Amino acid sequence: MMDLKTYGYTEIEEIPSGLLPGRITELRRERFTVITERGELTAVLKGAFYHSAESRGDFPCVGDFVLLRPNESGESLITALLPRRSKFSRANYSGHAAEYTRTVLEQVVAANFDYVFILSSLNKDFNVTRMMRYLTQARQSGGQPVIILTKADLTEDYSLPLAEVRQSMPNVPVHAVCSHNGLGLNELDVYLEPGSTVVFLGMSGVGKSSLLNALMERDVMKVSAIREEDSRGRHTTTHRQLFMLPSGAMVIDTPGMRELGLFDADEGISAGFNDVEEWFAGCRFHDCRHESEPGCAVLAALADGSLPRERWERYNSQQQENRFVQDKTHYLRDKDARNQSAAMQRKQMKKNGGRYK
Ligand SMILES: Nc1nc2c(ncn2[C@@H]2O[C@H](COP(=O)(O)OP(=O)(O)OP(=O)(O)O)[C@@H](O)[C@H]2O)c(=O)[nH]1
Ligand SMILES: [Zn+2]
Repeated sequence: MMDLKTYGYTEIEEIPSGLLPGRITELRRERFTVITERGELTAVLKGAFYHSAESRGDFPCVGDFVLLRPNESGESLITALLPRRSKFSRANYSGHAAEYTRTVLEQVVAANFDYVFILSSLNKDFNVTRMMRYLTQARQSGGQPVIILTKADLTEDYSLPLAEVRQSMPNVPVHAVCSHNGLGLNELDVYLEPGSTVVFLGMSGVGKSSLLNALMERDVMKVSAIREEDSRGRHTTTHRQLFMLPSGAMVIDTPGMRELGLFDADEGISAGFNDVEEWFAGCRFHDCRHESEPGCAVLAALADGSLPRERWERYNSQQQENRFVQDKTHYLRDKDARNQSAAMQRKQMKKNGGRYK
């Protein structure tokens, strides 16, 4: 019998009889792969999740600990989501017209990780401001941030960028590594303790896959051993989302987690609104809300037309969405729309008895 503690499980409450705790290692459409003490099981969500969940954020995701009613010969049933100690979410625009993005749904893309590795490469893309933006995201997630400077082989001397990071983010550990020649990787051992879980955050191309491979490759035998346990008989081709490293630590790598890093975090909301924000300095009260306050420079500028109303409204509507949503709006909205129409097509095809119409 496998001990779920290997997967970072800490017993929090008594498990009702007939139920089994497990950790979600993979999620495809509505189908979950859950590792339990009895091995890997395939599971679906109990209907109540769809009816009573207050938001999509209450839906289990990779890394979550759940309770399930096991069924070794078919689909097990996930009956409860156990409390999370950390999470990353993205906004999901499914089912929402562009004008209603204020009601975006939260979609959790990774849960219960201990460390957030913020990856940034030491090549020409090196950018401390961007790292600090990721740091804010990491801190909000509940995980402990660690800065990883990748591709150390590409610079002759990385002591300068290393010092720059230490000065800008004094309380955050920072390490320079090279996934190709292994330099610095042993410094990461302290985070990769058995049972601990890590997620990677960073722009596309910083070397997330390479680092994952480097950390996995130390003991390939163990990787294939994990696949052997797979009761569903899937072997090498499966793209896992929760990887067990030879060290006993885990790395969560979901498509949603990668999306978080896709966006250049340098793009802020107020960028491009300097002309609007300049007026704030003229308000009588420093905490002016620019609604009805006396001596409000914005209201005055709106009244005499020096600040076009349309411009002001645009600024406001942008402010209302949080920065996280802002950075990702267009990309995700398009993507969700595509997914949705694909899902509708499949549904339609089912209705037509397997034919496209
Ligand atoms: N020189 C050098 N190149 C590296 C290193 N790590 C990664 N690379 C290269 O950087 C490129 C991108 O690496 P990936 O590991 O695919 O980056 P990623 O972050 O997974 O990228 P996405 O899958 O797009 O998110 C590849 O060409 C790698 O060979 C390194 O340590 N040194
Ligand atoms: Zn004002």
